[in-house]
Amino acid sequence: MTHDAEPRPAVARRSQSLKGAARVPGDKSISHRSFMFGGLASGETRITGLLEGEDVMRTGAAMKAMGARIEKKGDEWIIQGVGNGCLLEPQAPLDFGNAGTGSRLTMGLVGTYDMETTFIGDASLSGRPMGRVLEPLRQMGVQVIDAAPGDRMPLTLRGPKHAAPITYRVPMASAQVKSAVLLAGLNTPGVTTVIEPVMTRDHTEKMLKGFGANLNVETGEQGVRHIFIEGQGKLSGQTIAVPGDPSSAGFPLVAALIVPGSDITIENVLMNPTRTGLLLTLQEMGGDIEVLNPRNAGGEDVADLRVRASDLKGVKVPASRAPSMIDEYPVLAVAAAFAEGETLMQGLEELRVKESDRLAAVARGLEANGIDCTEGEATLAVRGRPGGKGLGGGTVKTHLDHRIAMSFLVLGLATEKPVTIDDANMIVTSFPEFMGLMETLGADIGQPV
Ligand SMILES: O=C(O)C1=C[C@@H](OP(=O)(O)O)[C@@H](O)[C@H](O)C1
Ligand SMILES: C=C(OP(=O)(O)O)C(=O)O
Repeated sequence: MTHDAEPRPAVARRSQSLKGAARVPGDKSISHRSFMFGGLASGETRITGLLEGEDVMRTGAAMKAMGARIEKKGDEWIIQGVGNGCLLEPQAPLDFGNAGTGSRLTMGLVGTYDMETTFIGDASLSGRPMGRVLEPLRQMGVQVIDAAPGDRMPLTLRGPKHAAPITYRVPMASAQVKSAVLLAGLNTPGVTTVIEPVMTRDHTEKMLKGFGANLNVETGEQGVRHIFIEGQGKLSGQTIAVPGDPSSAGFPLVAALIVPGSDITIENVLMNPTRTGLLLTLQEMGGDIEVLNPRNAGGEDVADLRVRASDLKGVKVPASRAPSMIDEYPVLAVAAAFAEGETLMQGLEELRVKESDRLAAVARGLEANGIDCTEGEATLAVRGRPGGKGLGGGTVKTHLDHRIAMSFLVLGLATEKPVTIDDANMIVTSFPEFMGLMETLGADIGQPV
């Protein structure tokens, strides 16, 4: 998709009960890292189950521009990596489209190389703060030779002849910042240390170890993690099966809870404990979600989720849970709109710097559809109306944000009146199969008339 594609509105209408089984696409975080680490490691990496969303494809294109060979054969992606320390200077700016993860992790990956790399993206990505990654990179000797005001993209990095290892305490709960520093450490002599006061998704640590990096984690008092990575070691190609994305699973999951009579199964969902906050919260709200066939696949826990329509009640979601469900708050707010009583979500400051200001975008979208809510600085309170009577009828501004788009389409499946979103284009960044999958389950989503 080009950055200036015409907006494509969509509408969701109250649906019959959702039924059937479905598989959501591969996890986005693991897919980005599979392309990155496979492109960097020596030898061949083979990937199945990769998310072929636009964000991930941009990461693949960036790795190709820096020397990796990437092709698809049948269901498998096959990568010939360059070898750690051997990325080539890209001949043109790297365009990351809408992807925070792709751009921030790649800044870490290439920042310490003695070469120039320019990062560009769409209007949403160009508005997001990059200083959180540039700050530790500067400490390692990386020069930011050009950037838009406020350390934003477009920006150009120039690495030093020899990067300096650092010890860096991540100041906000961010797996992207943690990962960027660890990846910069890969091309730096000595040991780079990341201190993570609040644990975030650990895919970088687990996968780098799998690729052969010398990486160790010590967990101290109150769960503070010290992650040590020794630079300039060898990484070797791996075989990876990417499990289903729990963030994408959140959409059919909430839809089945709120559409009366529904009974669906979502298969092969990643159950890494750093990603299961939504599941836990929905279960606390009274959601009938059965975890079936729990198993281990390629080093990650996965399971099938059977979900039946449920009477939900409001709960208080503690701030400490935010890292394990950070991308799921928009769809949780939709579930809360049908719950008895108030749902209070706390610790939401990071939602302000996602593809949109998600806290504001969710609050405005709920209000436009008659749902009573209060937006605080870092909190959202939603007072639900079980049955959805009188709700809906609004048009939601999506602000180039895929999760806002999908969440509000889910809302419209159970409100009395239809819900329209101003643009469905961005859904392809993380869940290209969304419309088809929801339709297969029985959801009524289409073009506005
Ligand atoms: O590391 C990752 O793969 C991600 C980390 C999170 O971002 P932050 O690090 O900004 O919290 C999350 O919102 C994003 O969708 C994916
Ligand atoms: C925040 C998200 O992604 P990113 O930061 O990679 O753009 C998301 O997918 O919800």
